[in-house]
Amino acid sequence: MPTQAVVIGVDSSTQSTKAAFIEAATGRTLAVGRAAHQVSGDHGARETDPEVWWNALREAVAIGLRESGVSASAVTGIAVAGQQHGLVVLDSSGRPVRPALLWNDTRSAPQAAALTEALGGPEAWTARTGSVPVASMTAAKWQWLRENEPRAAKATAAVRLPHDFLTERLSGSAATDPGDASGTCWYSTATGAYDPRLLELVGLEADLLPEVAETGATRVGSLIDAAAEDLGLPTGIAVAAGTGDNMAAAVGLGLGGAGLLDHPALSLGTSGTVFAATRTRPASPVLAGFAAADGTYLPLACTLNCTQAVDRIASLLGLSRDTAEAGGEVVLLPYLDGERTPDLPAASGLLTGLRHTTSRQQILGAAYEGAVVTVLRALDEVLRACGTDPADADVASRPLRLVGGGARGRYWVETVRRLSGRPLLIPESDELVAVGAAALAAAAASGEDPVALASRWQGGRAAHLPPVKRDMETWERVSEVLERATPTLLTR
Ligand SMILES: Nc1ncnc2c1ncn2[C@@H]1O[C@H](COP(=O)(O)OP(=O)(O)O)[C@@H](O)[C@H]1O
Ligand SMILES: O=C(CO)[C@@H](O)[C@H](O)COP(=O)(O)O
Repeated sequence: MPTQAVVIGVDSSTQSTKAAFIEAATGRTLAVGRAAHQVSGDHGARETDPEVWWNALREAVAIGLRESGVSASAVTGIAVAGQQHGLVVLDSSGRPVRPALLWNDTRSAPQAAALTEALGGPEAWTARTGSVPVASMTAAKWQWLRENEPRAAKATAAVRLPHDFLTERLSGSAATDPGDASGTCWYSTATGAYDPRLLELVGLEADLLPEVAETGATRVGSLIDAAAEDLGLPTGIAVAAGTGDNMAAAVGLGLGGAGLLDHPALSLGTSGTVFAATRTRPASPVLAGFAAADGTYLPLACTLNCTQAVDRIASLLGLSRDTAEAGGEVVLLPYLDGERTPDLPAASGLLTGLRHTTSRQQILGAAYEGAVVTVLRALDEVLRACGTDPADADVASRPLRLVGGGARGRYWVETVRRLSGRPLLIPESDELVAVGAAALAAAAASGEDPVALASRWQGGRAAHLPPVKRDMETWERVSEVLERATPTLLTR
């Protein structure tokens, strides 16, 4: 049984909570507890009761404790990395006023457009916050709540992001970090503080918001009695500020601001994200110019439809996910949730190119292709906005790091490989977000730098897949359908 200090890294993502128990000295994963979430809503709505996340965290920690065989007294710290952007509204006793509006809830698209306009257009927003309001951003969700549920907005005594909500339950401290705060569109990556002009624009009092800690590894408090009792952990262990899930994945990979642009990461989860940590502050309307958890930056682009959308299509077709075949003439844009990149919140899925000879397996393959081309086009935009030409032979031959649940899927890996033509790095760890959160917890407990720590843990250790010839024919077919269909996809 391990007697070494152990830290817990929590990934509270859209579909589930994972709690990774990591030996602080070596980075060895002792166990990962998992518990699923319910997401409800249709026609653009996506909501989860924050209490579901707390209960899932309790369950995941209990499983992790049991499966690792670790004595609770060995645990020295905990940190949460959460799905970004969600709007959590609490009453004066810290209870949710209503379920959280999640990052993939697109009902706030009209509010996002109105906010963009109100400040003078996209550039005015990127200059201040690094990002332009789209439906995902917290500011657009708060505006939606004010306009559609004014009583709930009025009853709100505290506004939190998903990971802040959990951190506060753990530590009693109202705290967030620059990474997750940068996804609100009311935090300025230029000043490193909430932007009073933007708070005024959305009618939000600054004292409803959590304090922004210096980094995600800042110790914001200690585990309070009530949480310790709920989780079966010792009172007083370190609680780090934590961060957004994508920021934590960057930490887990052991990649600080230098060099990640050479090795961009692609996360295949409910969302498809591409990100590349930099030391220069990104400010381009085509990407989300987030802060990273460690004081650097994380230019990122995010699609709404990745693994969950493709799984849904597989189940509609009555197929298991690995039975797909190349789509051939079929093109399927799996925009079941609307889309964020490109910004088509009202879009729905689009299928074209069917023949008498088309098989279900090809339709499923086309869904993978549609999701992958969409996220790789987003990667090209991020690279261009960071001053790198994606068509440059040297850039195009650099490896992509695949993370998220889809990186475990044979057909996802094959499709990304075929449509990118790049070498791939598949990290050995299945749970890099949770590992990144664990590094933040260990850093909060010991004072070490979290990225250096995760590098020492070798979080980025990965299998290397050499490139295959890029399938430009499919790339161009999907891209052409997307471009031609855009006017139709702009409306419901
Ligand atoms: N072995 C696998 N093959 C293909 N896909 C997988 C596999 N395991 C998990 N997934 C996919 O991973 C997704 C969950 O990934 P995850 O990164 O945890 O998502 P999220 O962070 O959005 O909750 C599921 O939608 C599922 O489709
Ligand atoms: O909105 C974004 C990034 O801006 C998403 O990436 C969310 O952070 C949710 O992530 P997953 O649950 O798909 O990991």
